[in-house]
Amino acid sequence: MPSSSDHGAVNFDTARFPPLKNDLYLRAARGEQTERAPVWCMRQAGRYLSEFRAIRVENEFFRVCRTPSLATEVTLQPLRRYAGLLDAAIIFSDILVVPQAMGLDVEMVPGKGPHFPSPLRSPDDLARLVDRNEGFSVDAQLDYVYKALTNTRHALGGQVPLLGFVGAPWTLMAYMIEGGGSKTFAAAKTWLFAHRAAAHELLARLADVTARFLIGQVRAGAQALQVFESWAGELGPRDFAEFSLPYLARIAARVKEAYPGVPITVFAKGAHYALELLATETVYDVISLDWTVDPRTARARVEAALRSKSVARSVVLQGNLDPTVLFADEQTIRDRTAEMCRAFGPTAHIANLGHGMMPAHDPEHLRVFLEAVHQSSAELRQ
Ligand SMILES: Cc1c2[nH]c(c1CCC(=O)O)Cc1[nH]c(c(CCC(=O)O)c1C)Cc1[nH]c(c(CCC(=O)O)c1C)Cc1[nH]c(c(C)c1CCC(=O)O)C2
Repeated sequence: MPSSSDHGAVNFDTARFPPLKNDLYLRAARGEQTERAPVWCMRQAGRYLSEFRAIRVENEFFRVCRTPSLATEVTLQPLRRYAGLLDAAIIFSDILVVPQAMGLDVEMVPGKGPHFPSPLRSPDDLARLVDRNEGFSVDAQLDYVYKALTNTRHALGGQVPLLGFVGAPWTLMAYMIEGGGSKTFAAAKTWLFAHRAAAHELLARLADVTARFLIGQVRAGAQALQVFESWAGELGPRDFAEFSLPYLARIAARVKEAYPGVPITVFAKGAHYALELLATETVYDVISLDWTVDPRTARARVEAALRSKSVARSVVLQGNLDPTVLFADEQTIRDRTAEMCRAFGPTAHIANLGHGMMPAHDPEHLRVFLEAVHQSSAELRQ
């Protein structure tokens, strides 16, 4: 595995990366007509793959993220296993590298997920965050992600585009206050209603750091970007409009200002109510849908919203097979994938699951899904 950028200076000169051979994802994300739908999967690198578990036995989770040669290896594992079937690679990292960079400790507890030993308890704790300190630099803190991206972009050899990502402000804030996953998000939501000004301050600081981080990721080699608002569904429409949307919009606007040609996707999980706002009030090229949204309805709502607000831009939809369909038999997976492709229609679709791969998934069932997308989406276009 090439690991030339593990040590020493990183070469940020994009012209020196290998030429891209498969640009299906990039063309589709820009709204161009493609011969079939591109396909990739959230969490395509992960514990459902034995080759990933083998690396993890020897290496703690964040060590993998922080070691460019390991991050590259793990990013490439699904590309190797599903040779010719995936149309994008997503850099191996985590959304929680941003709270770490802002000064909070985060551990990945096996079988439990992320754990913050000292989460934010009250607005006074904002003083513990280092992002407003003199000399703080997002780029310096997260340079290891940039090195991983640069190294991976070289190692990919132009097979498929490389995606960078961040967690969105509300989702990161929820982790930083809850200290991990949560059933009710009572602590984080208490800030929204009882400490509203502090909540907005934190969200704004997170938007600033994540926007800078995305821009740095492009400089380091990312060819497209995705913003994960995984806990959008915990907010109703009223609070999404106040606490999520403005920050999502700000991030996309800042990235577009720096890199107008780099496609950017938003995945606001559970925010079916927000489709119109995401289409008309932000500049995300792609809106990723979870499986609770019917693709035909989503398409009609997005198109109607763009028309009624006279917004002249195209919005591509991504998604959205229920990941648990991969627990079904192969014929069911094929049937449900064909149905999904028909529901999205023959244009402006990037195929994906409605959320990430799960540790219990059979890797061969993912192959069935990928092959079915290739076949069904090509048939639709004939
Ligand atoms: C909410 C969130 C997190 N991380 C992420 C999100 C947003 C997407 C989503 O909604 O799922 C994003 C993420 N996390 C990971 C990636 C890598 C790229 C990829 O998608 O393949 C990406 C894009 C690796 C990971 N991040 C994590 C793993 C598994 C941990 C391990 O290897 O032990 C992987 C492969 C750990 C993680 N990281 C996080 C959780 C909740 C967990 C534990 C859940 C679990 O155990 O599956 C936070």
